[in-house]
Amino acid sequence: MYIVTAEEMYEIDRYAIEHGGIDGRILMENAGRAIAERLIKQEAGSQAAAVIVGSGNNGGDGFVIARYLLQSGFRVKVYQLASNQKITGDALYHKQLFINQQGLIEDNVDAEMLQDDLPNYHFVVDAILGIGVKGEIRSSIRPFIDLLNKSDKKVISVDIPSGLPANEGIDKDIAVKADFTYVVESPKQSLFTEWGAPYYGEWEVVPIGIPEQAYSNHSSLKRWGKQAFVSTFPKRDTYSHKGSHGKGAVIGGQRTMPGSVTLTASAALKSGAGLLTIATVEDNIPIIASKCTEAMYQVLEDRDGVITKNHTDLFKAFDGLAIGMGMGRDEVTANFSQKLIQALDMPMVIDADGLHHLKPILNTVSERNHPIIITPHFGEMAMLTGYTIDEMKRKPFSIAKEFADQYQLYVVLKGKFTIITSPYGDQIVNDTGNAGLAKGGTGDVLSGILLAMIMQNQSTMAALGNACYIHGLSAEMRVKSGENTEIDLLASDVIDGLSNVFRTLSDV
Ligand SMILES: NC(=O)C1=CN([C@@H]2O[C@H](COP(=O)(O)OP(=O)(O)OC[C@H]3O[C@@H](n4cnc5c(N)ncnc54)[C@H](OP(=O)(O)O)[C@@H]3O)[C@@H](O)[C@H]2O)[C@@H](O)CC1
Ligand SMILES: Nc1ncnc2c1ncn2[C@@H]1O[C@H](COP(=O)(O)OP(=O)(O)O)[C@@H](O)[C@H]1O
Ligand SMILES: [K+]
Repeated sequence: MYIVTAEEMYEIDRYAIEHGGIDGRILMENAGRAIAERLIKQEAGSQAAAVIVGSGNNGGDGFVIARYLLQSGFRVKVYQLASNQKITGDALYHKQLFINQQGLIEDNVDAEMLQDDLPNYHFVVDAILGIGVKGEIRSSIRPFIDLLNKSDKKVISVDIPSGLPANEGIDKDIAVKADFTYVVESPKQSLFTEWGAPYYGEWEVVPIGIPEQAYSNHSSLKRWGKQAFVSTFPKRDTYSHKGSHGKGAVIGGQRTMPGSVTLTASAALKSGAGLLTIATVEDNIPIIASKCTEAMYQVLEDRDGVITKNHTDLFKAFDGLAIGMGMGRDEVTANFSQKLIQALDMPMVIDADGLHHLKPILNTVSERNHPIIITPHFGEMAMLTGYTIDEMKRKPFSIAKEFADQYQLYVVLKGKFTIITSPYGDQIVNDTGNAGLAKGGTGDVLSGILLAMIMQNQSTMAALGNACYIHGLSAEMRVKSGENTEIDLLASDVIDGLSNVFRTLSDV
Protein backbone atom coordinates (compact mmCIF):
# COMPACT_ATOMS: atom_id res chain seq x y z
CA MET A 1 0.00 0.00 0.00
CA TYR A 2 1.44 3.36 -1.06
CA ILE A 3 1.67 6.31 1.31
CA VAL A 4 1.53 9.74 -0.30
CA THR A 5 2.02 13.44 0.20
CA ALA A 6 -0.81 15.79 -0.80
CA GLU A 7 1.08 16.75 -3.96
CA GLU A 8 1.58 13.10 -4.90
CA MET A 9 -2.13 12.39 -4.33
CA TYR A 10 -3.09 15.23 -6.66
CA GLU A 11 -0.61 13.91 -9.27
CA ILE A 12 -2.04 10.41 -8.96
CA ASP A 13 -5.61 11.74 -9.31
CA ARG A 14 -4.54 13.74 -12.34
CA TYR A 15 -2.91 10.69 -13.90
CA ALA A 16 -6.07 8.62 -13.34
CA ILE A 17 -8.17 11.37 -14.92
CA GLU A 18 -5.86 12.11 -17.88
CA HIS A 19 -4.52 8.64 -18.66
CA GLY A 20 -7.21 6.42 -17.17
CA GLY A 21 -10.04 8.54 -18.55
CA ILE A 22 -11.85 8.53 -15.20
CA ASP A 23 -13.88 11.68 -14.58
CA GLY A 24 -13.15 13.56 -11.33
CA ARG A 25 -16.87 13.37 -10.48
CA ILE A 26 -16.67 9.59 -10.64
CA LEU A 27 -13.71 9.56 -8.29
CA MET A 28 -15.71 11.71 -5.90
CA GLU A 29 -18.74 9.46 -6.31
CA ASN A 30 -16.56 6.38 -5.65
CA ALA A 31 -15.03 7.94 -2.55
CA GLY A 32 -18.31 9.10 -1.07
CA ARG A 33 -20.19 5.91 -1.90
CA ALA A 34 -17.45 3.64 -0.49
CA ILE A 35 -17.42 5.63 2.74
CA ALA A 36 -21.22 5.74 2.99
CA GLU A 37 -21.51 1.97 2.46
CA ARG A 38 -19.15 1.38 5.33
CA LEU A 39 -20.85 3.98 7.51
CA ILE A 40 -24.24 2.43 6.92
CA LYS A 41 -22.92 -0.88 8.27
CA GLN A 42 -20.76 0.64 10.98
CA GLU A 43 -23.48 2.95 12.26
CA ALA A 44 -26.44 0.60 11.79
CA GLY A 45 -28.94 1.39 14.51
CA SER A 46 -28.24 5.14 14.36
CA GLN A 47 -30.90 7.23 12.69
CA ALA A 48 -29.50 10.69 12.29
CA ALA A 49 -26.28 12.14 10.92
CA ALA A 50 -24.91 15.64 10.53
CA VAL A 51 -22.54 16.02 7.57
CA ILE A 52 -20.37 19.11 7.87
CA VAL A 53 -18.91 20.27 4.57
CA GLY A 54 -16.33 22.85 3.59
CA SER A 55 -15.96 24.51 0.22
CA GLY A 56 -13.51 22.10 -1.45
CA ASN A 57 -13.65 18.58 -2.82
CA ASN A 58 -13.53 17.12 0.67
CA GLY A 59 -16.90 18.79 1.12
CA GLY A 60 -17.88 17.26 -2.24
CA ASP A 61 -17.24 13.81 -0.78
CA GLY A 62 -19.50 14.90 2.09
CA PHE A 63 -22.42 15.61 -0.29
CA VAL A 64 -22.06 12.12 -1.81
CA ILE A 65 -22.01 10.52 1.63
CA ALA A 66 -25.08 12.52 2.66
CA ARG A 67 -26.98 11.35 -0.46
CA TYR A 68 -26.27 7.67 0.21
CA LEU A 69 -27.11 7.97 3.91
CA LEU A 70 -30.39 9.63 2.95
CA GLN A 71 -31.18 6.87 0.46
CA SER A 72 -30.70 4.22 3.08
CA GLY A 73 -33.10 5.83 5.51
CA PHE A 74 -30.94 8.02 7.73
CA ARG A 75 -32.19 11.42 8.76
CA VAL A 76 -29.42 13.63 7.34
CA LYS A 77 -28.65 17.30 7.19
CA VAL A 78 -25.65 18.90 5.49
CA TYR A 79 -24.13 21.86 7.31
CA GLN A 80 -22.30 23.87 4.67
CA LEU A 81 -19.75 26.15 6.26
CA ALA A 82 -19.23 28.22 3.11
CA SER A 83 -21.54 30.39 1.06
CA ASN A 84 -23.31 28.86 -1.98
CA GLN A 85 -21.04 30.71 -4.44
CA LYS A 86 -17.97 28.97 -2.99
CA ILE A 87 -19.21 25.48 -3.89
CA THR A 88 -18.07 24.83 -7.44
CA GLY A 89 -16.97 22.08 -9.85
CA ASP A 90 -17.37 18.43 -8.85
CA ALA A 91 -18.56 19.38 -5.38
CA LEU A 92 -21.37 21.52 -6.87
CA TYR A 93 -22.39 18.66 -9.15
CA HIS A 94 -22.76 16.32 -6.17
CA LYS A 95 -24.43 19.01 -4.08
CA GLN A 96 -27.08 19.27 -6.81
CA LEU A 97 -27.63 15.49 -6.81
CA PHE A 98 -28.22 15.66 -3.07
CA ILE A 99 -30.68 18.56 -3.51
CA ASN A 100 -32.45 16.62 -6.28
CA GLN A 101 -33.19 13.94 -3.72
CA GLN A 102 -34.72 16.45 -1.34
CA GLY A 103 -31.58 16.56 0.77
CA LEU A 104 -31.53 19.30 3.41
CA ILE A 105 -28.70 21.82 3.44
CA GLU A 106 -28.04 24.58 5.91
CA ASP A 107 -25.62 27.06 4.32
CA ASN A 108 -23.42 29.73 5.87
CA VAL A 109 -23.77 27.94 9.16
CA ASP A 110 -22.45 29.52 12.34
CA ALA A 111 -20.95 27.47 15.12
CA GLU A 112 -23.62 28.32 17.67
CA MET A 113 -26.35 27.01 15.42
CA LEU A 114 -24.46 23.77 14.89
CA GLN A 115 -23.86 23.46 18.61
CA ASP A 116 -27.63 23.75 19.23
CA ASP A 117 -28.38 21.14 16.57
CA LEU A 118 -25.75 18.54 17.48
CA PRO A 119 -27.80 16.80 20.19
CA ASN A 120 -30.24 15.74 17.43
CA TYR A 121 -27.66 13.52 15.75
CA HIS A 122 -26.07 10.17 16.47
CA PHE A 123 -22.84 10.88 14.64
CA VAL A 124 -21.07 13.61 12.69
CA VAL A 125 -19.29 13.32 9.34
CA ASP A 126 -16.36 15.73 9.10
CA ALA A 127 -15.89 16.79 5.47
CA ILE A 128 -14.69 20.31 6.24
CA LEU A 129 -11.10 20.22 5.01
CA GLY A 130 -9.13 17.56 3.18
CA ILE A 131 -5.64 17.47 1.78
CA GLY A 132 -6.06 20.97 0.33
CA VAL A 133 -5.61 22.64 3.71
CA LYS A 134 -2.90 25.30 3.69
CA GLY A 135 -1.41 27.50 6.39
CA GLU A 136 -3.06 28.58 9.58
CA ILE A 137 -6.68 27.51 9.91
CA ARG A 138 -8.91 30.52 9.24
CA SER A 139 -10.98 32.01 12.01
CA SER A 140 -14.16 31.13 10.07
CA ILE A 141 -13.38 27.41 10.45
CA ARG A 142 -11.69 27.21 13.87
CA PRO A 143 -14.86 27.31 16.01
CA PHE A 144 -16.26 24.26 14.16
CA ILE A 145 -13.14 22.21 14.79
CA ASP A 146 -13.25 23.29 18.42
CA LEU A 147 -16.89 22.35 18.66
CA LEU A 148 -16.38 18.86 17.24
CA ASN A 149 -13.45 18.27 19.58
CA LYS A 150 -15.48 19.30 22.60
CA SER A 151 -18.62 17.44 21.60
CA ASP A 152 -19.28 13.91 22.82
CA LYS A 153 -20.66 12.87 19.41
CA LYS A 154 -18.80 10.29 17.39
CA VAL A 155 -16.85 12.12 14.67
CA ILE A 156 -16.00 10.34 11.43
CA SER A 157 -13.54 12.20 9.23
CA VAL A 158 -13.42 11.98 5.46
CA ASP A 159 -9.92 11.38 4.07
CA ILE A 160 -8.08 13.23 6.83
CA PRO A 161 -9.13 14.87 10.11
CA SER A 162 -9.95 18.44 9.08
CA GLY A 163 -7.10 20.85 9.69
CA LEU A 164 -4.38 18.20 9.88
CA PRO A 165 -1.67 18.53 7.21
CA ALA A 166 -1.20 15.54 4.91
CA ASN A 167 2.57 15.97 4.78
CA GLU A 168 5.35 15.81 7.33
CA GLY A 169 7.30 18.97 8.08
CA ILE A 170 4.30 21.29 8.31
CA ASP A 171 3.45 22.62 11.74
CA LYS A 172 -0.04 21.52 12.59
CA ASP A 173 -2.45 24.12 13.85
CA ILE A 174 -5.87 23.09 15.13
CA ALA A 175 -7.35 19.83 13.81
CA VAL A 176 -10.34 17.56 14.34
CA LYS A 177 -9.68 14.64 16.68
CA ALA A 178 -11.60 11.97 14.85
CA ASP A 179 -12.95 8.76 16.30
CA PHE A 180 -12.62 7.15 12.90
CA THR A 181 -11.18 8.26 9.56
CA TYR A 182 -12.01 6.86 6.15
CA VAL A 183 -8.86 7.56 4.20
CA VAL A 184 -9.54 8.11 0.51
CA GLU A 185 -7.47 5.84 -1.76
CA SER A 186 -4.04 6.19 -0.10
CA PRO A 187 -2.84 6.96 3.41
CA LYS A 188 -1.16 10.33 3.73
CA GLN A 189 2.22 10.75 5.44
CA SER A 190 0.76 12.28 8.60
CA LEU A 191 -1.00 8.99 9.40
CA PHE A 192 2.42 7.44 10.04
CA THR A 193 3.89 10.16 12.23
CA GLU A 194 3.66 10.39 15.99
CA TRP A 195 2.28 13.95 15.73
CA GLY A 196 -0.41 13.09 13.20
CA ALA A 197 -1.59 9.56 13.91
CA PRO A 198 -3.53 10.30 17.11
CA TYR A 199 -5.89 12.64 15.21
CA TYR A 200 -7.08 9.89 12.87
CA GLY A 201 -8.50 7.58 15.54
CA GLU A 202 -9.20 4.20 13.99
CA TRP A 203 -8.91 4.23 10.22
CA GLU A 204 -9.59 2.36 7.05
CA VAL A 205 -8.55 3.04 3.47
CA VAL A 206 -11.31 3.14 0.85
CA PRO A 207 -10.22 2.46 -2.74
CA ILE A 208 -11.78 4.71 -5.39
CA GLY A 209 -10.71 3.00 -8.59
CA ILE A 210 -7.34 4.58 -9.32
CA PRO A 211 -5.24 2.27 -11.52
CA GLU A 212 -2.04 0.87 -10.00
CA GLN A 213 0.16 2.38 -12.72
CA ALA A 214 -0.82 5.86 -11.54
CA TYR A 215 1.43 5.26 -8.54
CA SER A 216 4.53 4.06 -10.34
CA ASN A 217 5.99 7.51 -11.00
CA HIS A 218 4.45 9.27 -8.06
CA SER A 219 5.27 7.57 -4.79
CA SER A 220 8.30 5.82 -3.36
CA LEU A 221 6.83 5.16 0.09
CA LYS A 222 4.98 1.97 0.99
CA ARG A 223 3.41 0.48 4.07
CA TRP A 224 4.69 -3.03 4.70
CA GLY A 225 2.15 -5.65 5.68
CA LYS A 226 1.12 -9.26 5.63
CA GLN A 227 0.69 -9.40 1.87
CA ALA A 228 4.18 -7.98 1.32
CA PHE A 229 5.65 -10.50 3.75
CA VAL A 230 3.90 -13.47 2.20
CA SER A 231 4.90 -12.48 -1.32
CA THR A 232 8.59 -11.86 -0.54
CA PHE A 233 9.62 -14.18 2.28
CA PRO A 234 11.29 -17.26 0.76
CA LYS A 235 10.02 -20.75 1.54
CA ARG A 236 12.64 -23.03 3.12
CA ASP A 237 13.96 -25.39 0.49
CA THR A 238 13.45 -29.08 1.34
CA TYR A 239 17.03 -29.84 0.31
CA SER A 240 18.67 -26.91 2.07
CA HIS A 241 21.44 -27.29 4.63
CA LYS A 242 22.54 -24.96 7.40
CA GLY A 243 24.91 -23.15 5.05
CA SER A 244 22.00 -22.27 2.77
CA HIS A 245 20.46 -19.98 5.37
CA GLY A 246 23.39 -17.81 6.22
CA LYS A 247 26.36 -17.94 8.48
CA GLY A 248 26.15 -14.90 10.69
CA ALA A 249 28.19 -13.33 13.46
CA VAL A 250 27.04 -11.07 16.25
CA ILE A 251 29.88 -8.88 17.50
CA GLY A 252 29.54 -7.07 20.79
CA GLY A 253 28.89 -7.51 24.48
CA GLN A 254 31.51 -6.06 26.78
CA ARG A 255 31.65 -7.74 30.20
CA THR A 256 28.86 -5.67 31.74
CA MET A 257 26.44 -6.35 28.85
CA PRO A 258 26.20 -10.02 27.95
CA GLY A 259 22.42 -9.87 27.48
CA SER A 260 22.32 -7.81 24.31
CA VAL A 261 24.32 -10.17 22.09
CA THR A 262 22.41 -13.12 23.55
CA LEU A 263 19.14 -11.55 22.47
CA THR A 264 20.47 -10.68 19.01
CA ALA A 265 21.88 -14.17 18.43
CA SER A 266 18.78 -15.99 19.74
CA ALA A 267 16.52 -13.79 17.60
CA ALA A 268 18.66 -14.47 14.50
CA LEU A 269 18.52 -18.23 15.05
CA LYS A 270 14.81 -18.17 15.76
CA SER A 271 14.29 -16.19 12.54
CA GLY A 272 15.94 -18.82 10.40
CA ALA A 273 19.70 -18.07 10.34
CA GLY A 274 21.63 -21.28 9.54
CA LEU A 275 24.69 -20.80 11.71
CA LEU A 276 25.41 -18.19 14.30
CA THR A 277 28.62 -17.17 16.04
CA ILE A 278 28.75 -14.76 18.95
CA ALA A 279 31.97 -12.78 19.16
CA THR A 280 32.38 -11.41 22.65
CA VAL A 281 34.72 -11.22 25.64
CA GLU A 282 35.69 -14.50 27.28
CA ASP A 283 33.96 -13.86 30.60
CA ASN A 284 30.59 -13.58 28.88
CA ILE A 285 30.67 -16.92 27.14
CA PRO A 286 29.50 -19.22 29.98
CA ILE A 287 26.67 -16.79 30.78
CA ILE A 288 25.54 -16.56 27.18
CA ALA A 289 25.97 -20.28 26.49
CA SER A 290 23.54 -21.14 29.26
CA LYS A 291 20.89 -19.06 27.46
CA CYS A 292 21.66 -19.71 23.81
CA THR A 293 22.90 -23.23 23.35
CA GLU A 294 22.76 -23.23 19.54
CA ALA A 295 25.38 -20.50 19.03
CA MET A 296 29.13 -20.88 18.54
CA TYR A 297 31.67 -18.48 19.99
CA GLN A 298 34.59 -16.34 19.01
CA VAL A 299 36.57 -14.90 21.89
CA LEU A 300 37.40 -11.21 21.53
CA GLU A 301 40.47 -9.85 23.29
CA ASP A 302 39.60 -7.62 26.20
CA ARG A 303 41.09 -5.49 28.92
CA ASP A 304 39.03 -5.54 32.14
CA GLY A 305 36.01 -6.68 30.15
CA VAL A 306 36.34 -3.96 27.49
CA ILE A 307 36.77 -5.19 23.91
CA THR A 308 40.20 -4.24 22.57
CA LYS A 309 42.18 -4.74 19.37
CA ASN A 310 41.19 -7.83 17.37
CA HIS A 311 41.88 -9.25 13.92
CA THR A 312 39.26 -8.32 11.35
CA ASP A 313 40.19 -11.49 9.45
CA LEU A 314 38.27 -13.46 12.09
CA PHE A 315 35.06 -12.39 10.36
CA LYS A 316 35.93 -12.75 6.71
CA ALA A 317 34.09 -16.00 6.16
CA PHE A 318 30.65 -14.90 7.33
CA ASP A 319 27.64 -14.05 5.20
CA GLY A 320 26.51 -11.25 7.46
CA LEU A 321 27.45 -9.39 10.63
CA ALA A 322 25.55 -7.58 13.37
CA ILE A 323 27.84 -5.17 15.19
CA GLY A 324 27.57 -2.93 18.20
CA MET A 325 25.04 -4.31 20.67
CA GLY A 326 26.30 -4.02 24.25
CA MET A 327 29.71 -3.25 22.86
CA GLY A 328 30.54 -0.15 24.90
CA ARG A 329 32.01 3.09 23.62
CA ASP A 330 35.62 2.91 24.76
CA GLU A 331 38.03 4.34 22.24
CA VAL A 332 39.86 1.07 21.82
CA THR A 333 36.59 -0.76 21.09
CA ALA A 334 35.54 1.97 18.66
CA ASN A 335 38.85 1.58 16.81
CA PHE A 336 38.21 -2.13 16.48
CA SER A 337 34.69 -1.69 15.05
CA GLN A 338 35.85 1.04 12.70
CA LYS A 339 38.60 -1.19 11.31
CA LEU A 340 36.12 -4.04 11.01
CA ILE A 341 33.54 -1.95 9.15
CA GLN A 342 36.15 -0.55 6.79
CA ALA A 343 37.99 -3.82 6.16
CA LEU A 344 35.03 -6.06 5.46
CA ASP A 345 32.70 -5.47 2.54
CA MET A 346 29.82 -7.74 3.52
CA PRO A 347 26.22 -7.22 4.59
CA MET A 348 26.23 -5.76 8.08
CA VAL A 349 23.72 -4.48 10.59
CA ILE A 350 25.13 -1.74 12.80
CA ASP A 351 23.25 -0.95 15.98
CA ALA A 352 23.54 0.71 19.39
CA ASP A 353 27.17 1.50 20.38
CA GLY A 354 28.21 0.52 16.85
CA LEU A 355 26.38 3.63 15.60
CA HIS A 356 28.61 5.82 17.77
CA HIS A 357 31.65 4.04 16.37
CA LEU A 358 30.38 4.50 12.82
CA LYS A 359 29.78 8.24 13.04
CA PRO A 360 33.40 9.43 12.56
CA ILE A 361 33.92 7.13 9.54
CA LEU A 362 30.60 7.72 7.78
CA ASN A 363 32.35 9.40 4.88
CA THR A 364 34.36 6.26 4.14
CA VAL A 365 31.58 3.69 3.79
CA SER A 366 29.61 4.73 0.76
CA GLU A 367 31.47 2.82 -1.95
CA ARG A 368 30.70 -0.80 -1.15
CA ASN A 369 29.27 -3.83 -2.87
CA HIS A 370 27.23 -4.97 0.13
CA PRO A 371 24.69 -3.12 2.21
CA ILE A 372 25.32 -1.46 5.52
CA ILE A 373 22.13 -1.28 7.54
CA ILE A 374 21.97 1.11 10.46
CA THR A 375 19.22 0.79 13.05
CA PRO A 376 19.02 4.00 15.07
CA HIS A 377 16.15 5.02 17.30
CA PHE A 378 15.33 8.73 17.17
CA GLY A 379 17.96 9.63 19.78
CA GLU A 380 20.68 7.80 17.90
CA MET A 381 19.54 9.29 14.59
CA ALA A 382 19.77 12.75 16.14
CA MET A 383 23.34 11.93 17.25
CA LEU A 384 24.22 10.80 13.72
CA THR A 385 22.60 13.64 11.80
CA GLY A 386 22.92 16.64 14.09
CA TYR A 387 19.16 17.28 13.96
CA THR A 388 17.32 17.52 17.28
CA ILE A 389 14.84 14.78 18.18
CA ASP A 390 12.00 17.29 17.69
CA GLU A 391 13.21 18.12 14.19
CA MET A 392 13.54 14.43 13.44
CA LYS A 393 9.99 13.73 14.59
CA ARG A 394 8.64 16.60 12.54
CA LYS A 395 9.99 15.22 9.27
CA PRO A 396 11.36 11.72 9.76
CA PHE A 397 10.76 10.62 6.15
CA SER A 398 12.85 13.32 4.54
CA ILE A 399 15.62 13.29 7.14
CA ALA A 400 16.01 9.50 6.81
CA LYS A 401 16.03 9.83 3.02
CA GLU A 402 18.62 12.60 3.06
CA PHE A 403 20.92 10.58 5.33
CA ALA A 404 20.56 7.31 3.41
CA ASP A 405 21.35 9.14 0.20
CA GLN A 406 24.29 11.07 1.60
CA TYR A 407 26.08 8.03 3.01
CA GLN A 408 24.63 5.33 0.75
CA LEU A 409 23.30 3.26 3.64
CA TYR A 410 20.07 1.53 4.50
CA VAL A 411 18.46 3.28 7.46
CA VAL A 412 16.00 1.55 9.80
CA LEU A 413 14.74 4.48 11.87
CA LYS A 414 12.99 2.82 14.82
CA GLY A 415 9.97 4.04 16.68
CA LYS A 416 6.22 3.65 16.90
CA PHE A 417 6.41 3.90 13.13
CA THR A 418 9.64 2.43 11.83
CA ILE A 419 10.85 4.00 8.59
CA ILE A 420 13.13 1.93 6.40
CA THR A 421 15.02 3.82 3.68
CA SER A 422 17.27 2.54 0.92
CA PRO A 423 20.21 4.48 -0.50
CA TYR A 424 18.15 4.75 -3.73
CA GLY A 425 15.35 6.67 -2.05
CA ASP A 426 12.63 4.04 -1.66
CA GLN A 427 10.99 3.90 1.73
CA ILE A 428 8.86 1.49 3.74
CA VAL A 429 6.91 2.14 6.91
CA ASN A 430 6.23 -0.60 9.39
CA ASP A 431 3.54 0.03 11.96
CA THR A 432 3.26 -3.33 13.67
CA GLY A 433 4.19 -3.40 17.35
CA ASN A 434 2.92 -1.97 20.58
CA ALA A 435 4.11 -0.06 23.63
CA GLY A 436 5.29 -3.35 25.16
CA LEU A 437 8.29 -2.96 22.86
CA ALA A 438 9.31 0.24 24.65
CA LYS A 439 11.71 -1.70 26.86
CA GLY A 440 15.45 -2.41 26.83
CA GLY A 441 16.53 -5.28 24.63
CA THR A 442 13.81 -5.17 21.97
CA GLY A 443 16.14 -3.31 19.61
CA ASP A 444 18.74 -6.06 20.06
CA VAL A 445 16.09 -8.58 19.07
CA LEU A 446 15.28 -6.56 15.97
CA SER A 447 18.96 -6.55 14.97
CA GLY A 448 19.04 -10.33 15.18
CA ILE A 449 15.92 -10.69 13.05
CA LEU A 450 17.40 -8.23 10.55
CA LEU A 451 20.64 -10.21 10.39
CA ALA A 452 18.76 -13.45 9.71
CA MET A 453 16.58 -11.81 7.07
CA ILE A 454 19.42 -10.24 5.07
CA MET A 455 21.02 -13.68 4.83
CA GLN A 456 17.89 -15.23 3.27
CA ASN A 457 17.12 -15.05 -0.40
CA GLN A 458 15.15 -11.80 -0.68
CA SER A 459 15.91 -8.22 -1.71
CA THR A 460 17.46 -6.03 0.99
CA MET A 461 14.37 -3.82 1.29
CA ALA A 462 12.08 -6.86 1.54
CA ALA A 463 14.41 -8.37 4.16
CA LEU A 464 14.29 -5.20 6.26
CA GLY A 465 10.53 -4.77 5.84
CA ASN A 466 9.92 -8.39 6.76
CA ALA A 467 12.16 -8.20 9.83
CA CYS A 468 10.44 -5.11 11.24
CA TYR A 469 7.04 -6.51 10.39
CA ILE A 470 7.49 -9.79 12.27
CA HIS A 471 9.25 -8.12 15.21
CA GLY A 472 6.21 -5.91 15.81
CA LEU A 473 3.73 -8.64 14.98
CA SER A 474 5.29 -10.94 17.55
CA ALA A 475 4.74 -8.29 20.24
CA GLU A 476 1.15 -7.76 19.09
CA MET A 477 0.36 -11.48 19.05
CA ARG A 478 1.88 -12.09 22.49
CA VAL A 479 -0.42 -9.44 23.93
CA LYS A 480 -3.49 -10.42 21.92
CA SER A 481 -3.16 -14.07 22.93
CA GLY A 482 -2.94 -13.13 26.61
CA GLU A 483 0.55 -14.60 27.04
CA ASN A 484 1.78 -11.11 27.94
CA THR A 485 0.52 -7.63 28.58
CA GLU A 486 2.24 -4.52 27.23
CA ILE A 487 3.62 -4.07 30.73
CA ASP A 488 5.29 -7.44 31.25
CA LEU A 489 6.36 -8.14 27.67
CA LEU A 490 10.11 -8.82 27.59
CA ALA A 491 12.51 -8.80 24.67
CA SER A 492 12.88 -12.57 25.12
CA ASP A 493 9.07 -12.97 24.84
CA VAL A 494 9.29 -11.27 21.44
CA ILE A 495 11.79 -13.96 20.38
CA ASP A 496 9.56 -16.76 21.72
CA GLY A 497 6.59 -15.23 19.92
CA LEU A 498 8.29 -15.60 16.55
CA SER A 499 7.26 -19.27 16.34
CA ASN A 500 3.64 -18.30 16.37
CA VAL A 501 4.27 -15.50 13.89
CA PHE A 502 5.90 -17.84 11.36
CA ARG A 503 3.21 -20.47 11.91
CA THR A 504 0.45 -17.92 11.32
CA LEU A 505 2.08 -16.35 8.30
CA SER A 506 2.85 -19.68 6.66
CA ASP A 507 -0.87 -20.57 6.90
CA VAL A 508 -1.85 -17.58 4.78
N1 LIG B 1 -8.80 15.36 -6.30
C1 LIG B 1 -9.65 14.37 -6.57
O1 LIG B 1 -9.84 13.97 -7.69
C2 LIG B 1 -10.37 13.74 -5.47
C3 LIG B 1 -10.37 14.32 -4.20
N2 LIG B 1 -11.13 13.89 -3.24
C4 LIG B 1 -11.34 14.67 -2.02
O2 LIG B 1 -10.92 15.98 -2.24
C5 LIG B 1 -10.11 16.43 -1.16
C6 LIG B 1 -9.18 17.47 -1.62
O3 LIG B 1 -9.97 18.49 -2.14
P1 LIG B 1 -9.46 19.97 -2.42
O4 LIG B 1 -8.21 19.93 -3.17
O5 LIG B 1 -10.60 20.70 -3.05
O6 LIG B 1 -9.14 20.52 -1.01
P2 LIG B 1 -9.97 20.51 0.37
O7 LIG B 1 -9.17 19.73 1.32
O8 LIG B 1 -11.38 20.17 0.21
O9 LIG B 1 -9.80 21.99 0.88
C7 LIG B 1 -9.85 23.07 0.04
C8 LIG B 1 -10.73 24.10 0.70
O10 LIG B 1 -10.25 24.39 2.00
C9 LIG B 1 -10.08 25.78 2.16
N3 LIG B 1 -8.90 25.99 2.98
C10 LIG B 1 -7.61 25.67 2.69
N4 LIG B 1 -6.80 25.98 3.70
C11 LIG B 1 -7.57 26.51 4.67
C12 LIG B 1 -7.30 27.01 5.96
N5 LIG B 1 -6.06 27.05 6.46
N6 LIG B 1 -8.35 27.46 6.69
C13 LIG B 1 -9.59 27.43 6.21
N7 LIG B 1 -9.89 26.97 4.99
C14 LIG B 1 -8.90 26.50 4.23
C15 LIG B 1 -9.97 26.36 0.76
O11 LIG B 1 -10.59 27.58 0.78
P3 LIG B 1 -10.27 28.73 -0.32
O12 LIG B 1 -8.80 28.95 -0.23
O13 LIG B 1 -10.70 28.19 -1.63
O14 LIG B 1 -11.09 29.88 0.15
C16 LIG B 1 -10.72 25.34 -0.08
O15 LIG B 1 -12.06 25.72 -0.21
C17 LIG B 1 -9.45 15.18 -0.65
O16 LIG B 1 -9.02 15.33 0.68
C18 LIG B 1 -10.56 14.18 -0.82
O17 LIG B 1 -11.44 14.22 0.29
C19 LIG B 1 -11.99 12.76 -3.48
O18 LIG B 1 -13.22 13.27 -3.86
C20 LIG B 1 -11.48 11.82 -4.53
C21 LIG B 1 -11.10 12.50 -5.75
N1 LIG C 1 5.51 2.42 21.47
C1 LIG C 1 6.02 1.57 20.58
N2 LIG C 1 5.24 1.02 19.62
C2 LIG C 1 5.76 0.18 18.70
N3 LIG C 1 7.07 -0.17 18.66
C3 LIG C 1 7.90 0.33 19.56
C4 LIG C 1 7.44 1.24 20.58
N4 LIG C 1 8.49 1.59 21.34
C5 LIG C 1 9.56 0.94 20.86
N5 LIG C 1 9.22 0.18 19.78
C6 LIG C 1 10.14 -0.68 18.98
O1 LIG C 1 11.00 -1.36 19.89
C7 LIG C 1 12.36 -1.34 19.45
C8 LIG C 1 13.21 -0.56 20.46
O2 LIG C 1 14.51 -0.46 20.00
P1 LIG C 1 15.66 0.27 20.85
O3 LIG C 1 15.16 1.59 21.30
O4 LIG C 1 16.89 0.22 20.06
O5 LIG C 1 15.78 -0.67 22.12
P2 LIG C 1 17.07 -1.29 22.86
O6 LIG C 1 18.25 -0.57 22.36
O7 LIG C 1 16.81 -1.04 24.29
O8 LIG C 1 17.09 -2.72 22.52
C9 LIG C 1 12.32 -0.74 18.05
O9 LIG C 1 12.17 -1.77 17.10
C10 LIG C 1 11.05 0.14 18.08
O10 LIG C 1 10.48 0.31 16.79
K1 LIG D 1 -11.94 15.94 6.53
